[in-house]
Amino acid sequence: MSRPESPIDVRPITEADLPDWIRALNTGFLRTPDVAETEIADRKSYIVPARTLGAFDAGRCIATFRSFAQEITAVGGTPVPADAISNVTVTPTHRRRGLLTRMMAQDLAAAKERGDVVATLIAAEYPIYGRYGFGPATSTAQWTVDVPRTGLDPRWAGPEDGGRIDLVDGADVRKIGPELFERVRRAQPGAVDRDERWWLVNTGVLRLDRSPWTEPFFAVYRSAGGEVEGLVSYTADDHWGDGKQPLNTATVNWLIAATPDAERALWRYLCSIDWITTVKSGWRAPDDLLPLYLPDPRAARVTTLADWLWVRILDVVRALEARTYEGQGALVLEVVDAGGLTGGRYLLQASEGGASCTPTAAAAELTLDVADLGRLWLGDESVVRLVALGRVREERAGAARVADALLRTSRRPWCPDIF
Ligand SMILES: CC(=O)SCCNC(=O)CCNC(=O)[C@H](O)C(C)(C)COP(=O)(O)OP(=O)(O)OC[C@H]1O[C@@H](n2cnc3c(N)ncnc32)[C@H](O)[C@@H]1OP(=O)(O)O
Repeated sequence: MSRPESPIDVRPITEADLPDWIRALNTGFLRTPDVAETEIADRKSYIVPARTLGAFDAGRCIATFRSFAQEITAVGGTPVPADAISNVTVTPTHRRRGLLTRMMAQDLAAAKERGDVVATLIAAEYPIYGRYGFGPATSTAQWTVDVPRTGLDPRWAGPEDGGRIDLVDGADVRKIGPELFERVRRAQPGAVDRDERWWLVNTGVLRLDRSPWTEPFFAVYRSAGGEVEGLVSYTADDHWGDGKQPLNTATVNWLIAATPDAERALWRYLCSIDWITTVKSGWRAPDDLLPLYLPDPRAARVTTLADWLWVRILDVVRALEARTYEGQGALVLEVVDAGGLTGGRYLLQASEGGASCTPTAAAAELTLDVADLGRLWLGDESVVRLVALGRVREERAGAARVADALLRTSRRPWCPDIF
C-alpha cells in the first residue's frame, strides 16, 4: 500500500521558524529535541535566514540545511569565496524521499549564481555527498603519544631556540589568536577563515548548552624576537596508577603555529609537563610533523585517519586559476558534472608564474567527474591513483603523470576547523 503523501515545502526559514528549525536540527543530530531560549538567541546572532533552508510537512520542520560565506585558501595562498554547508539533517520519519537532494540543489544553484568558486562541507558520513559533486579534498589524523616511550630528554626546561612559552588566559587568546590564525590559514591550503564567534566559543565567553565548557590551559610560543608564533589550547585529566604513579592525559583542543620552531616547541612543551604520560593530539594534518619530532616516532600512534573537508567545484575556470602549480605544462580536461553547474572541456595552462584555464574544443587528455576534480584541487590526491581506480580516464597516455606533476603539492592540505 502506498503512503499518503503531503506536499513538502522546502524554503528559506523566517526568524519565526527558528525554534522549530532548531528542534528539527537537534532531532536529526540525535540531541534532545528541546530548544533553550539561549540557543535560539545564539543561533539568531549568526544564522542568515535567506541561506537557511527548512523542509516543512503540515507546518512542522522536518529537515534543515544551512550555508554561509566562507574563504578557503587555495594552493599558493589565494583565499577563494566558498559556500560552506552545515547543519544538514532530515528527520528519521522523512528520510530517503529526496529532501536532502532538494535542499542541496537549491543551495548549490544559489551559490553558483552568487559567484562562489567552490562549496565546502565536513561530511558526517562518507557515502552522502559524492553524488552532489563533492570530493574528499583533505584528510585529518589524530595521534596518541606515549610520552615515556618518546625518548625525549625529561630534563627539558624550555625552547632551546631563544623563544619562550607562557601560559595565558582566554582574554589574551582573543587578543593574539585572530591575527596569528590569519597568518596560519593564509599559508595553509585547505584552511578556512574563523569569525569572532569562534574565539568567543573557544575561550568560554560564549557557552553553548549543547557542549559543556571545560576551561582549558592556553600556552603561547613567542620567538626570540618576541613575535607570537604559536598557540595551543589543551585540557588535562586526573588519573593515577595503583602504584601511585601519575598517568595523566593532556588532550589538545587546537594547536596553531606559524613557524616550524613554534610547532616543535609547543609539542615539546606538551610532552614535558610533569604527570602527563599521554598526549592526545586533536585533529591534525595527515602529514603533521609531530611523530618526527620524537626520537622514537612509534611513540605516536595514529588513532584516526579519515577524510575531512570535502570540496565541490562550482566554477572550474576560477578554481583552477586561483591556485598555483608546481611546474609548467598544459592539460585538456573533460569535466563531467551531472549537476549541470560547471561541466565542460577546459585547457589548463600552468606555469610557476600563474595559470590560465579556458573552455576549449581540443581533444581531452583526461576525463573526470567534477567530484574527482574537487578531490584533486588542493593537491592531496594523485591522478595516477584515480586512473588505477577507474575514476579518471586517461585519454592520452602519460596525461595522468603530467597532471600529478602540476597539481600535487609537497605538503598536504589541511583544514584545522570543523563547521
Ligand atoms: C555537512 C553536514 O551537515 S553533515 C551531516 C549530515 N547529517 C546527518 O548525518 C544526520 C543524519 N542523517 C540525515 O539527517 C539524513 O539521512 C541525510 C541528511 C544524511 C540524508 O537525507 P535524505 O533526505 O534521506 O537524503 P535523500 O533522500 O535526498 O538521498 C539522496 C540519495 O543519497 C543516499 N543517501 C542519503 N543519506 C545517505 C547515507 N547516510 N548513507 C548512504 N547513502 C545515503 C540516498 O539513499 C539517496 O540515494 P539514491 O539517489 O541512490 O536514491
